Amino acid sequence: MSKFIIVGDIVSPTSLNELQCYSGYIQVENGKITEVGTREAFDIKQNVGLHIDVIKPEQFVMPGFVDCHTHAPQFPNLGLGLDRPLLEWLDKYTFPLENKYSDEQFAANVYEKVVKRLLNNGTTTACYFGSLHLNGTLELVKSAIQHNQRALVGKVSMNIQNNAGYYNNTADELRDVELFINSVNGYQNSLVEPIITPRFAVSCDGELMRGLSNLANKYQCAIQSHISENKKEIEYVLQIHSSCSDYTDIYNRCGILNNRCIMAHAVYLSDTEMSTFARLGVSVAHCPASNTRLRSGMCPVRRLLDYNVSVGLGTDVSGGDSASILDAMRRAMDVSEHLSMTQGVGPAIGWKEALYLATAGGAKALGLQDRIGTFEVGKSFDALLIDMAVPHGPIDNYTTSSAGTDAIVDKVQKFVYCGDDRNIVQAYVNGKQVKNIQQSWTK
Ligand SMILES: O=c1[nH]c(=O)c2nc[nH]c2[nH]1
Ligand SMILES: [Zn+2]
Repeated sequence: MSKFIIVGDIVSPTSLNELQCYSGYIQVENGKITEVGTREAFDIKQNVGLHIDVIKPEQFVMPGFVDCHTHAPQFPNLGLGLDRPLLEWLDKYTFPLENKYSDEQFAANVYEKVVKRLLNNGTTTACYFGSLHLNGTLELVKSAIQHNQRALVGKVSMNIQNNAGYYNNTADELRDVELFINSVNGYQNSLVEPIITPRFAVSCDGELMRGLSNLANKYQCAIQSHISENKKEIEYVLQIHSSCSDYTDIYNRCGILNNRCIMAHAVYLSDTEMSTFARLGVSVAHCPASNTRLRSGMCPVRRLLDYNVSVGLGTDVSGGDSASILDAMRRAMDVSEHLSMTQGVGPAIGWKEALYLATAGGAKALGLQDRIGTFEVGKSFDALLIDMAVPHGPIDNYTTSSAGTDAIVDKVQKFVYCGDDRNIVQAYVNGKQVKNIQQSWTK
């Protein structure tokens, strides 16, 4: 495999409070970062046998985006059907669409577009909900493998009846999930792994969730679900699980909550629930676009962070109306700002914090912090090359400095607030190029 060095402006959010920006180099061998250093160190080092890429002053390299929560089968509804609250929206638009993925060809066609769309948006790692269907969801696995995207893929589990007839009986469901895990592991692809995916406590009973927890333990899989997104949902699950003290208690009693569990939304968690999340190491996928579009509420991310809960960002298509983590960063900042202005939940998260949540924070939330998220020796090179001066791009250059470009930190800030997929000229996963702007990505 290739060995190369990228030289130029490097950006790496290492914690909520620290954004590294420097002129330097990253050396990559067989997909892994083998050296990182300053520009001065590069100028005096021996580089025999290495391909050297010196990037332009208007460019910088940053870690790839991590989408901690999205629904691949819902992409055909992206931008549609946002006129109902959660439970009605699921019944009217979402379950009928997801039910179509019994057709494997339909699934393959959609998932090909989904994976390409996300890579084009700079999402080098995605944590996907598939559908109820074993073979349909394996098409998503195949698409991620084919296009070299890092992914956690979940076959959705549901055993409670709904109007669309979109559910499974418990025994068949547990058998299918185990088959799914074995099939994904059978591909022996280091980038894609299965994730256990009970949809939420409205769609799964305790017996199914306990069975899924056993499978997660048996195969050492991560788990994902939804929690406390919408007030009616919370009311309903507490009614059917009347012996449980709160929503978190329902999942906890079924053995779902642990340090490889990521829960989407968490809009209405109590202080007790937040401290339980922190104590058990449960992460949250914050999905501001869908929380707004489905009128679910505003997630107090600052409070979760103050409780030391790991948080990443999710696009949550198609409750969310955008497949872009850049967009999710801005929506997260907006929601946080509104909470700060109206309810004193602050300070609002700033752009550097949003960038951390979109990269290293997301990696940590998915339990991938040893592999991706920052540029450190030993990690995989999952990265984006950002160009602030693309033709017909969204950002104009007004800089009058002798260098002709903004300071590194100003380039990054402008990209966070004003950039789009046109500025993401290249993307890499494990050292392999998965986007090159010269190619046409949308057929
Ligand atoms: O935003 C959401 N999208 C979904 O598909 C879903 N299922 C349960 N809860 C959900 N919330
Ligand atoms: Zn969701």
